[in-house]
Amino acid sequence: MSSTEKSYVPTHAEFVVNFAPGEYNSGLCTLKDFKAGEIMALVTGTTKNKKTYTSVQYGSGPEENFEFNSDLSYINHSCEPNVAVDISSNQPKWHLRALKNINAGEPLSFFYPSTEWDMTQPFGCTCGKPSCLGKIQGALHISKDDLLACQWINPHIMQLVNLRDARSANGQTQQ
Ligand SMILES: C[S@@+](CC[C@H](N)C(=O)[O-])C[C@H]1O[C@@H](n2cnc3c(N)ncnc32)[C@H](O)[C@@H]1O
Repeated sequence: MSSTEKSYVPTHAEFVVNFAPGEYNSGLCTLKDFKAGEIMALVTGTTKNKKTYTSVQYGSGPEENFEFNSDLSYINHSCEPNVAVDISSNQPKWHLRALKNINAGEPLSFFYPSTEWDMTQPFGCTCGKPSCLGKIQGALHISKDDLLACQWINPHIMQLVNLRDARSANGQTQQ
């Protein structure tokens, strides 16, 4: 990511990046309260990109990825997230939605496999939640039951899950 703590200019008045020493230890926090179900921000200013550790997959094709180009890139993953990245509608309606009541000062998190099928940079999750899945590498590696237990999974991911499971039931290997 291009921003450093010294040169940091927030992109969203409601959010702030909490910079932490070390690689990938920073995250985004909210400066205001949100109620469950509330739209927290529209996702604007994105650009299409190849798959990277900051990109978000918006369709079933592996080349369908965008970059937030904003502080939203600092939202970490949690296995019990407080935010949905909802890209189920057309682009102008892409948004972040509160999955629960969120208080000012809380870190924001979304469930990365809700957008990502097969991640370019898997990692060992440190969310520490009871339902933590451990290694996070995309929905390809998660059972349909585990995904259905999540509060929000985007339709392109459920489409790929159904295809994977149908192929596997027919004895075909995953591409
Ligand atoms: C899009 S970046 C998020 C911001 C990142 N934490 C930073 O400081 O630049 C995604 C990367 O953050 C780290 N990350 C995000 N959520 C994590 C989690 N729950 N546990 C461990 N690492 C996480 C991983 O290294 C992941 O590849």
